[in-house]
Amino acid sequence: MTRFKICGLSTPETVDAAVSVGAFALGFVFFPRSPRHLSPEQAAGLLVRVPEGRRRVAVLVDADDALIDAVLAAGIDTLQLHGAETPERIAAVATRTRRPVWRAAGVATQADIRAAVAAAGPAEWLLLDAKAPRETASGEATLPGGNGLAFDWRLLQGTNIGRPWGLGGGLAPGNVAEAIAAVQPGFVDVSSGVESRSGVKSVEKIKAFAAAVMA
Ligand SMILES: O=C(O)c1ccccc1N[C@@H]1O[C@H](COP(=O)(O)O)[C@@H](O)[C@H]1O
Repeated sequence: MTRFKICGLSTPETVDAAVSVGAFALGFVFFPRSPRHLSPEQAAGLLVRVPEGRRRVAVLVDADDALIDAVLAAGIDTLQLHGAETPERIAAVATRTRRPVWRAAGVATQADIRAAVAAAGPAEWLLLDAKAPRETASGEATLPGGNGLAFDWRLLQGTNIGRPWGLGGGLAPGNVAEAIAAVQPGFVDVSSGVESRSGVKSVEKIKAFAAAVMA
């Protein structure tokens, strides 16, 4: 079965739901502009609910060492770098923390995929997400991820990534089975697609997503 990560969790009920449906990884966002943003202190109260054997993933955007140390102290065990981190920065974070680091990269073209593979450094997983639009219709800057947007998965067909990779961006209970069948990622990652509104996770949608992955 394809592994799945539920990302942007912020309540005990939805953490428990992600655990009980079998998510291999649970994601917590530490990025103030996100509607899913948590402080390390808030996250600590949720992370104690995650049993051994599941990944506790921090989603970070160009985080400094102080924030990285704070999330690790809160109970995070895996660092998902979702900003403009260079391969050198990815390597430095991995070396300094001795924790698994995942590299998330935005994709709109095949050139983006090649660039993402080349720049992933020592990342344990490369997470391919949709490239974020530059700004919303009202002129606000968008988030680097968590926008509920998919890229054209056909860009991946016939492409040898050559390293462990996962698929994110715009996945939901209604399309995740199609995505898995189309490109066979090592894992799938969802945030907006299991929400009832922006930043609010739905237990029912988490269950539906897991059922669709397992089907
Ligand atoms: O979820 C966020 O708010 C977020 C903020 C900043 C960087 C990344 C973020 N989320 C990541 O984006 C993917 C895709 O999200 P979606 O399913 O399209 O909404 C998500 O899985 C997170 O890893």
